[in-house]
Amino acid sequence: MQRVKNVDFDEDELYDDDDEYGEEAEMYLQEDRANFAALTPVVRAELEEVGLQASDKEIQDALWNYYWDVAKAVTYLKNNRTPKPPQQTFKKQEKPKSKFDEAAERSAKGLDEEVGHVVKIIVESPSDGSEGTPCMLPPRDWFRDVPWTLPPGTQGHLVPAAPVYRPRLLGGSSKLAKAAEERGKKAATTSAEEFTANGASSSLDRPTKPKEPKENKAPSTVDEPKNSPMREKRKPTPPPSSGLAEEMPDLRAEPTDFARTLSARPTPDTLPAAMSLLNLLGSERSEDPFKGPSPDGTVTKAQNRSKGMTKRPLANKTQALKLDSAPTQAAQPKVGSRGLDVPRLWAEEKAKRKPSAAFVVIGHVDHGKSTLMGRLLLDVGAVSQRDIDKCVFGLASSTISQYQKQASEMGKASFALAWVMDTSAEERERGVTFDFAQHHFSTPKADFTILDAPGHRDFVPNMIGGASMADMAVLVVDANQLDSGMKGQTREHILLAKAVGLKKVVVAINKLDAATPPWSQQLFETVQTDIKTLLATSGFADEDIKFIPCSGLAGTNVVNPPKPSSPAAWIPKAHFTLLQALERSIPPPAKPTTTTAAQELLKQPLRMQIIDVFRGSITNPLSIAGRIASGTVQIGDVVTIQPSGEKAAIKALDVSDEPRDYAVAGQICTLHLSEIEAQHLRSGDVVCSSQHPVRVAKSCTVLIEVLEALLPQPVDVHFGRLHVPGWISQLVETVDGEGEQMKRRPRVLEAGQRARVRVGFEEGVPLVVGERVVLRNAGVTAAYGRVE
Ligand SMILES: Nc1nc2c(ncn2[C@@H]2O[C@H](COP(=O)(O)OP(=O)(O)OP(=O)(O)O)[C@@H](O)[C@H]2O)c(=O)[nH]1
Repeated sequence: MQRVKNVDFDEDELYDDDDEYGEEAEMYLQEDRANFAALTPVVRAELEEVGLQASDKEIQDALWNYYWDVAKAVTYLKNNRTPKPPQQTFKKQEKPKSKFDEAAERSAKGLDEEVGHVVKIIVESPSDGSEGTPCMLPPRDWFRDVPWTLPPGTQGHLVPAAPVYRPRLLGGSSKLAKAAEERGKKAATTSAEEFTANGASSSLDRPTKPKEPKENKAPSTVDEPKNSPMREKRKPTPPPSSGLAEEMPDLRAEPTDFARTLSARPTPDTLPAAMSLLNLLGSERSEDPFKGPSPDGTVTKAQNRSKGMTKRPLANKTQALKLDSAPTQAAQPKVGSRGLDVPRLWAEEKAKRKPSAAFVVIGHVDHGKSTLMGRLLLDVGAVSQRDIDKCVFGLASSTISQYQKQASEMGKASFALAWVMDTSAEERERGVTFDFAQHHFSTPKADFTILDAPGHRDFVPNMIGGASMADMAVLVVDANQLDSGMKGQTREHILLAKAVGLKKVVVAINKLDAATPPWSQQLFETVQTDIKTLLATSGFADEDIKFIPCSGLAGTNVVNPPKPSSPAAWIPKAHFTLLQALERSIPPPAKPTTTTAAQELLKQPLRMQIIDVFRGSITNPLSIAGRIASGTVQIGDVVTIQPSGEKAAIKALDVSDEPRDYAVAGQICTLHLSEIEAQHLRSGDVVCSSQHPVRVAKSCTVLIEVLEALLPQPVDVHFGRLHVPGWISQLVETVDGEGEQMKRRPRVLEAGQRARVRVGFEEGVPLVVGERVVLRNAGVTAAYGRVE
């Protein structure tokens, strides 16, 4: 098959043999096969209309690579078959011959007639096209009449350069390859827009606008005056003579105070005395040369003021250097604090509250996590069927032909439930979750927050961010694809769930509707045994695990148990529905008389890692979301953001999308901020109490469980949502189960060992003792532990 585009090759082929997409290529899903069966005749019919033929394989390749998009597949195949017009060759523009060229030509043709050391050359090129007058010249005069400014006919000119070739992703067979390409384009557009928006480009454009770009300009046709004066050659700089230095005035500036302080040379009497170190650090010396802003500083400050921004890291470092710098002025909240006694209120309202929990949905890519959560939200009534239909038909509304419309519906309809969770256009287009999504729902028994994590290995950092906010995990396993999951993210996600401290797991053995035979109890039991072993080796206790057979797409045993007449009738006899399992996994509420660890947490200083920074609404243009790790927060509080040290005021706050007056440890909340600029807030920063701000450190000691052999080496360090490059600077010791030293300064750490290591970071990181840490290396989780 002759290909216009190499659809067989893309960057995924650079992955290992056991790469999930490699395997997928071998085993199409039942749904894929159904799509092939339905769409192949459609594509063939379109091709036959224009008298073209293609084999089933070619059509299916095209459909696969264009995600069932009939129109794109047809266009691809048409292009592939239509003979290409002969490539346009640009006729090289005839360059007017120079006198040298003409002479060389004639010499080559043997026209030149050597007479002793005199050669006949053409010195004039008359405009009438007639041959110039031959004349005899001695060789030393050959170039006599060639002026510095060459006549127009012989001038060189710049021609537009050929566009720079940028390697692009080939084909379109990989979801990620396409996504990466899209992201690249989007980033380019955004940065271009930002560049224009902040005025940088406009200010650069202004002086150049009226001018035509020189490179694109054709050589001037207007003849320059023939006898244009020869440009005078610049005289060479005369060599320095020994006596000249004394005659010349000394143009050098006097050394600054700073330079003189550092210099060992004695200070001339005429100059002010050198500064002492105290002066440099800002004493009361009146003629302090560093007093007041520098000219550059004044300009930058004015520019930033006009844009309403200040540069955070610089401001911070400068403040740290200034010994006499005043403490950062506290943000003055427009909404005053009501001074609520939050721990007391929380305890009083306990009786009115339902139990609540946040669960992270984990598992290998495409095992049906988002679809299952979409189904759960639909069946508990948190979203309507109308909303879900809107997702599908909204997509198909702009389709051109009837075939296209059908294809879009067929190709995307199965993703409609997943779209409840995958809200970004890119995720919907690719059918892959990139970042974790949050949704709240309530049942008569409990309040839940779903954190739907991405399954693909490239998005593991986002999965860690989601898992670190959860109370428990829902592991989704495609019963028909157990092996791919075991090799891939089913295994890694289980380890990470353990690493971030989750104890309870509900395992949803999914897609049993697509099993052979459908709802095979035997298949369910085989998968259950394998997953149980994996969870046990990762340290999960048997009593903390619940197994649920289900189908998210069919909606069987998610909220509603199967009907007694269905092939899944064996389920209700031995298993809960997914919803029942979730409700039973929430820890029971403590007795009002006992002081729980959760209540103790409320009395500690506020700590909340920022998971997301966004524009909440017109009235709340700057909002952050996260889970409160300790302490409480209420409207009107002034909090500190670390590592920037900036202060912000809490203007309003929401818990489970409901406006509240306060929020406490354990709750996932949205804080609407004022008195702070967006650039001082990043995902991974920590919101903390202004009285007890969290420490910012460049290294820490971590007690780790080793999963992969480790040396002192670079590692990616994950603290929940924060992900920073770092390195293991020292293997301090290996320890036993009690944390007691076994071996001091080991040379290498092996999988299965516990050890204490020093970890360093390039930038200061807000650290809390006891915080969970994950160390990854080359995309693999190498260790996890806690900050000591
Ligand atoms: N037959 C069948 N197909 C399902 C079921 N659940 C999901 N699918 C299909 O599996 C594909 C992947 O579903 P998603 O929900 O996007 O999978 P995911 O695990 O969320 O994928 P990522 O978020 O990208 O990791 C879609 O085509 C779904 O329609 C199910 O219960 N039965």
